[in-house]
This record gives sequence, structure tokens and C-alpha cells, in this order.
Amino acid sequence: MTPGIRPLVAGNWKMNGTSSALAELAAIAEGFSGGPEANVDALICVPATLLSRASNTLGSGMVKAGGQDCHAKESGAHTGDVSSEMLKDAGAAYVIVGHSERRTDHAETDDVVRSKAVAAWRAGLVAIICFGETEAERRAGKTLEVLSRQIAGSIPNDATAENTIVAYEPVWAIGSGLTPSVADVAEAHAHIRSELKKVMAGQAAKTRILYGGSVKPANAKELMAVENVDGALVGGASLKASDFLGIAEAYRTL
Ligand SMILES: O=C(CO)COP(=O)(O)O
Repeated sequence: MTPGIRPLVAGNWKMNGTSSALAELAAIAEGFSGGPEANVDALICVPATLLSRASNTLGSGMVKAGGQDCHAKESGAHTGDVSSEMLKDAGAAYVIVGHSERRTDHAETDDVVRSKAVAAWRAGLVAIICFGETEAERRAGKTLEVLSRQIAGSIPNDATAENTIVAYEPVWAIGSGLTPSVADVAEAHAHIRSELKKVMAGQAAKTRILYGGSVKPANAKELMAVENVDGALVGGASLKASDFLGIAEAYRTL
């Protein structure tokens, strides 16, 4: 937590969910209203195929819909890609860029990620820019160095606390059930805050820094209580309304 920053719990459904998953989304919206919404914002980033129906399901409630990636260009000959304008048109308010699965599966570089963040803003979306070290980098003691490089390379200079959220996701913690220690999370997030100052100047102090990687209801309170952790980016546990809401509920007693 950071005093003065309203936290965000964001779900990333990844390549999961067809029409039948909309019932789970409706359950998230219902459970969130009148409860966790007092303390925390919520977002679910669904597959592009579900975005329009997801945003209809969520309506004008407190849980927002987002995309998981966008192309840097607005339109054109890019078969299979989706632009930020298309996501916005389908009801997105946010888009994740630079997720480690995109960096690995699609060889996305920091330069590509930065251009996608600019594309997100062009369409009026908030960019959630992700970075994090691999297991080998952590073992080699390079975590902070990798974070510095990814932050310098992936975050455009004119990022603000309104148009940008950053997410620290150690690659080895994603989907593994493993999480860094509270001390390691605190060290990484403090480092991220200070590196953000180099690219975002005064905006850095107000920018939300999410933690992602095996966040569950059972560990949410401990992780979300860490200084400079301003919410969570949740994969597997966001697919079940009870788990996602359990994570958001952690803010009730923080
Ligand atoms: O990659 C993640 C969210 O973007 C984290 O995934 P898990 O919560 O399944 O570890």
C-alpha cells in the first residue's frame, strides 16, 4: 500500500474463457458492488473475443473491462492483430502491454512494449506495463538490474499516473504457486518506485505499482500490505469469482 494511492485488483484471464465464462464475470461484478468497491478498484482483462460481451455484462458498474495486448498501429495489414482503438470500441478501459508471456511467446522487446503503451494512450486506454525477472536472472542476483533496464526501455517518458499502471511480475512466480518473500517484494517495489522517478519524475509517487505472480486469497493480505504494492495482477485466481473477490476482500482489513 502507498498512502494516497487507491489500489487496483486486476484479473488477467489470459487465453481462457468463452461465452460460458460471462456468468463468472457477472458474479464478480455482483460480489464486488457494495463490498470491496469501498476500498479498491477492480478490472478484468478478458480475451479480445469476449471484450464486447464482457463490457455489456459489467455495464456501468465498478468492475472495468480490459484487453491483454494491442498492436502499436491503429489499423492496417496486420492479420490476427487487434488495435487499441478496437479494444476501446469493444468496451475496454485498460490494456495490458508487455506481459512476460507476450515477451516470450512473441519476442516482444522493450521498444515494442513502449510503442504499445503509446498506442494504448492514443485510444484513451490506461496502459498496464508489465516487467519482471526470470528465475535465472534472480539466481544470478540481477533482479534489480533487469527491472531498471525494463523500466527505462518499456515506459514512455510522458507516462502519467493517470494513463499508466505498472506491474511487477517475476516470471518464475507466474502460475507456479511460488511468490517472492515479503522482503523481496518490498525491495523490488521500492526499487521500481525510484526507477519510475527517472522516467516519470513527479508522477512516479502517484503511480500504481501492481504485484503479479501466484496471488491468491490466502496470500493477498500479506502481499498487498507491503509498502509500494498498490494492488495485484491476478492470473489463475481471477477465473473464479470467489477467488478474485477473496483477493479484493483483503483490502477490507488492510
Ligand atoms: O501472469 C499473471 C497475471 O498477469 C499471474 O498469473 P498467476 O496469478 O496465474 O500466477
